[in-house]
Amino acid sequence: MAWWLTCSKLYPNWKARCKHHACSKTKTPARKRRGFLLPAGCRQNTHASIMASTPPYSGYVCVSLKTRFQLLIAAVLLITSAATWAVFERIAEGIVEEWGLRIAEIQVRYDSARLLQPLEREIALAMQMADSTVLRRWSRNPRDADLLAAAKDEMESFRRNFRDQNYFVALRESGAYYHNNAANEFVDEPYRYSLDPDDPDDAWFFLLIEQGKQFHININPDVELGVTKLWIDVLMHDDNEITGMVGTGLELDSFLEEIVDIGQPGITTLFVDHSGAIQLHRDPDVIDYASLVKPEGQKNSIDLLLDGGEVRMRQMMEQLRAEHAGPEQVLTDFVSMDGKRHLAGIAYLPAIDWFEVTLIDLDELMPVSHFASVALVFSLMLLGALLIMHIALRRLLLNPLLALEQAMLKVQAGNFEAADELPSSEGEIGRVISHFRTMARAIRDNTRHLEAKVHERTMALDRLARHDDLTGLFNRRGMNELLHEVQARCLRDNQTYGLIWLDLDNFKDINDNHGHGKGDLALQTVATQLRAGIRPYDHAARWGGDEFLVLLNPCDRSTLSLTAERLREMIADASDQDGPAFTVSVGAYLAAADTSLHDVLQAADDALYQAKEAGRNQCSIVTP
Ligand SMILES: Nc1nc2c(ncn2[C@@H]2O[C@H](COP(=O)(O)OP(=O)(O)OP(=O)(O)O)[C@@H](O)[C@H]2O)c(=O)[nH]1
Repeated sequence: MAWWLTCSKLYPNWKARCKHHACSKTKTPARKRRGFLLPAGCRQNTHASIMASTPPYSGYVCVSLKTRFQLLIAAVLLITSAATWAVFERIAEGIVEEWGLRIAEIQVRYDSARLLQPLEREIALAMQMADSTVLRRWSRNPRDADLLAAAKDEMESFRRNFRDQNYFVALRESGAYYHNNAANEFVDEPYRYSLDPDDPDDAWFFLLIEQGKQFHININPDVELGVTKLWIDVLMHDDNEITGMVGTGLELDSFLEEIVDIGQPGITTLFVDHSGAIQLHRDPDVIDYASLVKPEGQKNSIDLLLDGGEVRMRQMMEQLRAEHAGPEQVLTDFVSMDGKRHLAGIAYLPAIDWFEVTLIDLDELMPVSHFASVALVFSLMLLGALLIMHIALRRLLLNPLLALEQAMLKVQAGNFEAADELPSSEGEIGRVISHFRTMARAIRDNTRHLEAKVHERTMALDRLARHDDLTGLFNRRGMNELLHEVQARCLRDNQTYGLIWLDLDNFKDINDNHGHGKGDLALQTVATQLRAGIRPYDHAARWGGDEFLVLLNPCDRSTLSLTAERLREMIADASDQDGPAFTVSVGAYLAAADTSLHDVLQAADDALYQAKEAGRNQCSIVTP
């Protein structure tokens, strides 16, 4: 439509000029020359003739086949590139996600193992300590000096074996809290203070005893000692009665550094307890310290880290606990953190009742842009393929078509040789060119034949127009032209010319008495005698009816009178031979070149009149 509007705008009268075919119906502009398309069924020559006579076509702006191919290829390139990029992005995302799932599973298992390895050893050691006979007996009689001394040795023995070389022992009955650290500061006096049931900072101890859990791990600041550690708490029993609690503390910073803060951008590792409270995280500020004694709702839980997918995270935690899954079983799903999509992997660590959570930012770990070089190579290959296609199209189709069109225009202008100059081509285009050559030759031969015929006919018509049908002599028109030519020549050469006017005497009587046929015969006899009686370069004509003119050039008085007399005699003699006898009266005039033809004819006619008046069958010669 836009095409039609453009063409119509530029050439509003186009429809009126090209109304012999379906163009106006289809609203498709015909192509006059390069860049214009002829609608199907539109005859080229008709268009060509119409368009050749319509100069406005030269300003007609239409899109050539070549340009349209280029636009088509550009469009194909754009669409294909966009589609390729979309598909590529989807595939790349799929690869990254699939790869991310594997990474998440591996990372979760790896982090779980790294945490459990040191912890399990410490827990086992703490359990051994809680099971120590020496300590259990002492816990019953804490004031017994011998038992205390043995207990001190036992505690020191365990302290040296703990990773961070510290221990604590808290007795239930007295609340006495014993501790020595890696610096061995309190070896002689391990009693540090007494736990107070009314002090919130000591609530953990009384709560754990109340819950009766065999062991517990939590991150807890020790206000009295001024340290924050990952504490392993194990209940001490004697005769099925809880007598106290033993354990050790692991230095949090080094623990976070070794286990949690793996220094890999895009990967966040954290551990949460069974309630979802964050226990280990590279950012100490988000750790939920002393989770044990905090009521639900006040904890720094994993929900606070996420801004999408919290429910799913809880579901996975419940599922793992319900299935009593081990650390090797990993669940994964997508959640949102800091407004970005993260892949979450989670495993349950039943040994410590914690969960290991790994959050992977796939965009940071493996951006899809890493695949851009692949897309670039693909796009370049696509571009190359389209370029090759374009070059092939130009070579195989557009260039031969262009050459064919130019040859058509030349043939249309009459240069038939242009068809033979067309370069050879193969396939369909080659066959079209071959047919066009044959057609051009046929048109050329036909045109030449027609031109010869026309020339022949023109000559015949020309002869008919200037000659008398009955006698074969020039007619009045022919003689008039000769008179003008001779007069002009005589004027140029300063010569005179002679004009003889002959008229049959009483010709009417011949017709009336002997028939019209005899009359015609008499006219032909006169013509024959005139042809025979003049010089080769003189002219004779039937002026009309029974009147004849003879034009003599060059001519003088003598030639004029001799010729006039000779002709009169020849005609008179010839009339006796076949048919009725007849004579002619002759008026002759020697004309000067500058006398008008009208006056010359009038003078010759006057001379003829005199001959008639003088009794007919005579010559009257007039000279100026
Ligand atoms: N057979 C024949 N007769 C013609 C032709 N053209 C004219 N005529 C006749 O020629 C005659 C001419 O007569 P006029 O010139 O008037 O007179 P005329 O009988 O010749 O007498 P004068 O000229 O006075 O001697 C007419 O009767 C015409 O019909 C023709 O082509 N064939």
